[in-house]
Amino acid sequence: MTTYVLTSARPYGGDPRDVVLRDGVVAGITAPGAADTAGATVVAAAGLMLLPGLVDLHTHLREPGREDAETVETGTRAAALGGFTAVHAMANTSPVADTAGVVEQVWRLGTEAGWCDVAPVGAVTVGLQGERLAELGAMAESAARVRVFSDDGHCVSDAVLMRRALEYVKAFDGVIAQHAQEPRLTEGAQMNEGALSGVLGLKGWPSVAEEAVIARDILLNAHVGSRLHVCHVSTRGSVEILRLAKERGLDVTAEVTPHHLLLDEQLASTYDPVYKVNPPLRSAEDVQALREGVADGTIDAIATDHAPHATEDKEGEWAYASPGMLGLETALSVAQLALVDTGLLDWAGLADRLSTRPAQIGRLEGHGRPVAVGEPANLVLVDPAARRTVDPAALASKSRNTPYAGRELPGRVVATFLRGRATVLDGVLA
Ligand SMILES: NC(=O)N[C@@H](CC(=O)O)C(=O)O
Ligand SMILES: [Zn+2]
Ligand SMILES: [Zn+2]
Repeated sequence: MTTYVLTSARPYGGDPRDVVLRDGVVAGITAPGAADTAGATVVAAAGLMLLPGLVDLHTHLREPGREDAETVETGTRAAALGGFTAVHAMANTSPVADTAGVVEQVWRLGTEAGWCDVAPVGAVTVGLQGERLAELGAMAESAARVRVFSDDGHCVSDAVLMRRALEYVKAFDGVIAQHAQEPRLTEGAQMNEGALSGVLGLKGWPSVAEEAVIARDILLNAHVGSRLHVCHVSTRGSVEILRLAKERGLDVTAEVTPHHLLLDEQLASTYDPVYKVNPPLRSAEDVQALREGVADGTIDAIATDHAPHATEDKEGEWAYASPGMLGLETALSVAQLALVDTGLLDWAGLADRLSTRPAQIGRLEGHGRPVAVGEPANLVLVDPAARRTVDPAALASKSRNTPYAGRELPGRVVATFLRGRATVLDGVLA
């Protein structure tokens, strides 16, 4: 196996160091110029940030069932190019990942592809129908070792089922990741509810439909003493509820997507369905509150909600388009733009929200570990000074529904290492 020496890299944006990767681990960290490069492949890393490999809590890989939109192979290529060394694959596939058989299939496809680790998410309820619990225990005990369970795309809105799910996963230290959306308050909803939805004539998705479920779940979870995670929070009110819960020491974690940290509802006025997503893009005030929530740690993780859709599902009239946007290949750039370049977070903070904490929430061993000698060499090298214009046709994802087409974004993933093996080098798949 190749030994790599990353010369003059800046771990967490700190002082330059030479970092040696050998036999799958970080074998040495020395002053610049002090590492032995004999027989090693040298990666010139002056000016580059070295971070733990990114971990996504929320990726849609679409396999099985919608291989025309994405496969485990194409989605994990996109993940590696985005700097990820592990992704959680959501359960809303066809068939739904609600049995040990399906989660093992997805896990195996990930292992065979080899671009990053794939941790399948198990469905909470059979067929995402919200009626009876799926075989959570069997999925936890399977080869896929599922720890995150979610009906994502659907809300577990039945309080009794939600309570049972929270109780059930305690046995194996699992977590319920809730797609917080009160279904009765969002029937036919198309965009954020507010003055603009009235002007555009699109049915509104009110903030309270998210916030009411989060508040209920926090209370339910406190009652049963389990682990609750909230998917893609999108409103100022959600941040305030989470902040209050954390002040009270309650065991709840939350994620926000890169797009909710950068884009706002004004984009709906284009009627271009590339901006249609669930939860919807919110107000500029919500965007600011979400950024502050990440900065002060109220929001634990940035998760992509990478949601590839085939062209025929994403083009045409807004009301009929599927919600969702690509995220894996632009997440780090968007996070840099929204949080680092604005001075809200430093690179160490970004590594915490994009790697350390998501790995902890998902209980992924070997990921989100410190950049330190003896640790698994799951790493990403980023050039923060680079700029690039997003070209949908150049993405590794099988789908093209990026909201950043033609936009210039800061930062570029130069290299990604999975247990010491380069999956990306010089910005291309290795
Ligand atoms: N985010 C989306 O708009 N869509 C997701 C489902 C989801 O995350 O709720 C999808 O599966 O396409
Ligand atoms: Zn969702
Ligand atoms: Zn999702």
